[in-house]
Amino acid sequence: MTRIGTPLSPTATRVLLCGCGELGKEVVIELQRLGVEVIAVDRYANAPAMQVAHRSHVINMLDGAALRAVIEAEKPHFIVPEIEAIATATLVELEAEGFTVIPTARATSLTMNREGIRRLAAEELDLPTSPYHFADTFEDYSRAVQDLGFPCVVKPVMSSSGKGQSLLRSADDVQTAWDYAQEGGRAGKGRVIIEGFIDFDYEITLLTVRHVGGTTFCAPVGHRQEKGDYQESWQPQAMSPIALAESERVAKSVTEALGGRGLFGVELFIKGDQVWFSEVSPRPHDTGLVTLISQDLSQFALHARAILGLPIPLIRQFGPSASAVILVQGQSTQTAFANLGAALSEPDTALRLFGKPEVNGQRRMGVALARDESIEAARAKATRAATAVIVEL
Ligand SMILES: Nc1ncnc2c1ncn2[C@@H]1O[C@H](COP(=O)(O)OP(=O)(O)OP(=O)(O)O)[C@@H](O)[C@H]1O
Ligand SMILES: NCC(=O)N[C@@H]1O[C@H](COP(=O)([O-])[O-])[C@@H](O)[C@H]1O
Ligand SMILES: [Mg+2]
Repeated sequence: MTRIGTPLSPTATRVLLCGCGELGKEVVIELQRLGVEVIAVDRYANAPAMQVAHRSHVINMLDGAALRAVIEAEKPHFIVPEIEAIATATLVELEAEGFTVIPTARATSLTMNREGIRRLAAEELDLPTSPYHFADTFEDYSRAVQDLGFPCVVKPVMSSSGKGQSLLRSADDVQTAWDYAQEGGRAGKGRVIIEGFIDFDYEITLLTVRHVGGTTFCAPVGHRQEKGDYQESWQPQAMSPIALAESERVAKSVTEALGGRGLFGVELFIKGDQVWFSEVSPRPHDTGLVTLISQDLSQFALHARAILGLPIPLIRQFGPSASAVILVQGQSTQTAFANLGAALSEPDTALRLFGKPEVNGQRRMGVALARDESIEAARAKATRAATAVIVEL
């Protein structure tokens, strides 16, 4: 039986979020709606989720001692990782000492490194994936590329949002791709994965929630990526019944193996009725931002309910919906967003401006959302809204 106390009192139900970007911000808002006390932690001040939490701490989350100190001081009932780059070995220790990590410390540690989750999915669970090799040296990497042939994809084992990722089309790309992977990994130089290229018809994120009543799938989210980073997403993605059933089988298998409670974003490639597992986030997914307009319970609301042990009897999907990202390029600590009247002039549109305190290069700073009669119309409307926004640096 779940009870929630009074925030900032001895009865409070405390959640500590590790990572405070746009995804965490929406999770915090959902937790706040349920009267949860929220502590936000990230590597920089005024991160989006910090702006809506009860209090916050700025630490290097890859520093196990710093992470442990904050968690021991705050004594949260639930530790909720929001990004991959966390000292997951410390989370494993803290879990053994009695803390609850969402979904599980093992899930965060397996998914922090592409090798952990890939070997689990392909070698233990026997799920279909692209062919792959891991390499630590240029020589091993070159051999792997030769074995897989062109095109193939190389990624640092520890990276996200496409950082350090390249598509190799010919021998001309081998050196540049290696150099970029060595720069782009979040933990600096190191191991890479080389994957055979999957010539998919489309790709989806199957948002899968493990909650007290079992496992529930959202309608599939289709998306379009550029250089490994999401540009737009939509729901529902049309799929053959066989491909959908196979996607749910794969998602069930991998989320069951990771265990715990919470929302997962299972990334899948689809060609005809064939499905390949790509990777999984044991937390809300960027492409799942579309659920802010497409479902009564967004992926963030679902995560909050699952964490707290609340029931999820039904997820109502509202019909064709889409999201389009607002990317900002340049340098500023006072970005402003103008022409919002035009951006929101059409019915069934919405905006999220994340309130990120700084841009230095390219950064996702907001997202436009839309619903319409068809996926094509919803995508076009979301893109119109996103491009209407004028960014002032
Ligand atoms: N083996 C592959 N074959 C074909 N396309 C691929 C392959 N691997 C990755 N991609 C493309 O690159 C995108 C990003 O890859 P991946 O999800 O592994 O990167 P990421 O850095 O983890 O991104 P994110 O953090 O946004 O999930 C995929 O969604 C897909 O469009
Ligand atoms: N694909 C993972 C993803 O989208 N993660 C989201 O982006 C934030 C980091 O943004 P930043 O790089 O702008 O700080 C993370 O905190 C999370 O919300
Ligand atoms: Mg991905």
